[in-house]
Amino acid sequence: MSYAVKEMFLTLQGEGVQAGRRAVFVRFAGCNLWSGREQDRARAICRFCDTDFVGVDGLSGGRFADAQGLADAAVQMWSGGEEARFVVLTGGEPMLQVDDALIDALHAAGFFIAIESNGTIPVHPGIDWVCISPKAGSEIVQRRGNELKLVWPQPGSDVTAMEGWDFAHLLIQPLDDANAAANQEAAMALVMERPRWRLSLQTHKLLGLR
Ligand SMILES: C[S@@+](CC[C@H](N)C(=O)[O-])C[C@H]1O[C@@H](n2cnc3c(N)ncnc32)[C@H](O)[C@@H]1O
Ligand SMILES: Nc1nc2[nH]cc(C(=O)O)c2c(=O)[nH]1
Ligand code: SF4
Ligand SMILES: [Mg+2]
Repeated sequence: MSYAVKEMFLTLQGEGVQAGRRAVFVRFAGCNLWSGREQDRARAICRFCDTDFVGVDGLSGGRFADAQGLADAAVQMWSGGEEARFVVLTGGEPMLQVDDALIDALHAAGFFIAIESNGTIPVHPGIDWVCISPKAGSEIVQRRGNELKLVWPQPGSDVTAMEGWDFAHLLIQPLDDANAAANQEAAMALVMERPRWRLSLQTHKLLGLR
């Protein structure tokens, strides 16, 4: 299979339990919950997306003809030794494109593979770290993984039901929009009420990283 990649970059993982780790991000083009066009945002299932995932025109983006080519590009982007190689597959919705060949090629290159997914498509079983971020109004089929990262506030989310899903870590991430300060307060209040949850900040934004 070929892969449409919006952009690829080396940074620190900004969010979740793996925050602070040196990471290659592979941002796949396209999502099943929003077209990515501003004129469609108001009627999309997911309306708060902070990311441009349309096309393959970002820095180090492109169409990769095969898994080996994409894994080679990730190794080049890592630009370090063979130790602790860490890749984050995101998007857009990465599970629209991730397949056996890509997981095998990235593992052969020595990567620990993390994914950021909206949970509407079962994630590939070979992935080493699964982060699911549910969106109200979508059906979540992937109810197990390493971390559940709920953007907050999200009217229509059943937090109690999510506590029954099979995740090692439950995270609340303040919605980054025009009401960011109030959203942070709401997220902190939820953690104070439900101590199984903890706060995830988008630290890359605080630090001025990508
Ligand atoms: C851009 S999404 C791509 C991966 C996948 N489609 C998903 O939604 O999980 C990456 C992460 O950013 C989060 N996110 C997107 N927009 C956000 C916003 N405005 N504020 C806070 N987090 C946001 C998503 O919930 C997800 O955890
Ligand atoms: N530094 C950094 N960390 C991130 N963690 C999840 C991100 C994403 O957009 O999936 C992201 C991102 O875009 N940048
Ligand atoms: S599901 Fe993820 S990539 Fe798709 S629109 Fe929502 S936040 Fe953005
Ligand atoms: Mg992001």
